Amino acid sequence: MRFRAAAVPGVVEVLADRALDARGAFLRSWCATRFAEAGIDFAPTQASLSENTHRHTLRGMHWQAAPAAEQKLVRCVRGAVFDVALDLRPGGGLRHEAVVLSAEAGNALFIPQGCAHGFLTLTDDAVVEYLIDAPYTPALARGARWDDPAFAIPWPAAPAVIGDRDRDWPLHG
Ligand SMILES: Cc1cn([C@H]2C[C@H](O)[C@@H](COP(=O)(O)OP(=O)(O)O[C@H]3O[C@@H](C)C(=O)[C@@H](O)[C@H]3O)O2)c(=O)[nH]c1=O
Repeated sequence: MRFRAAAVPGVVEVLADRALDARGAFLRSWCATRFAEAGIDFAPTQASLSENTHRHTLRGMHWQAAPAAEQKLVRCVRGAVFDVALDLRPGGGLRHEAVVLSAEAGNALFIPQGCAHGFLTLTDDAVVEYLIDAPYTPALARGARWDDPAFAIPWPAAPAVIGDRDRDWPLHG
């Protein structure tokens, strides 16, 4: 397990070290000790799976407001996704970090509080796993438009599948 600090403060790509043998591979997907050593204060309390049937399905951009603001570790366990953390913190400049997460690479993205998160699937049947440190609180769910020009996120394709809520979030500001 290795860590790559992104340009957006607090956003970290977690890189896998796979142990390969004749049976397949083994990799550590989460480690309290290694995260603490890397200076990441994260104690997940929930794990969730997001199953996506079609390539170019878009979910995002989402966050939860205080007091249910969350941190999450996002991993693609089947297929691949274009994953985005967007800095909505004061002074954050609406900068983003975009990373292709794939089951093949075994990488993951850590999203701190104050950042919105979203992804576009790059394959059919992509499955995304989250580790999250705050309870799901629908009343505090917030969102922003994936294609807001103020964010200038370089999505690799337009969404073929998107929920009504995500299509209709207001533009920022
Ligand atoms: C997020 C979530 C949803 N649900 C339920 C509510 C609803 O019936 C169904 C689908 O919920 P949503 O439409 O909110 O799912 P989705 O749009 O996939 O929401 C997720 O999007 C990505 C981008 C994130 O970053 C996640 O934190 C989360 O916000 O699942 C839970 O029970 N627990 C949860 O933690």
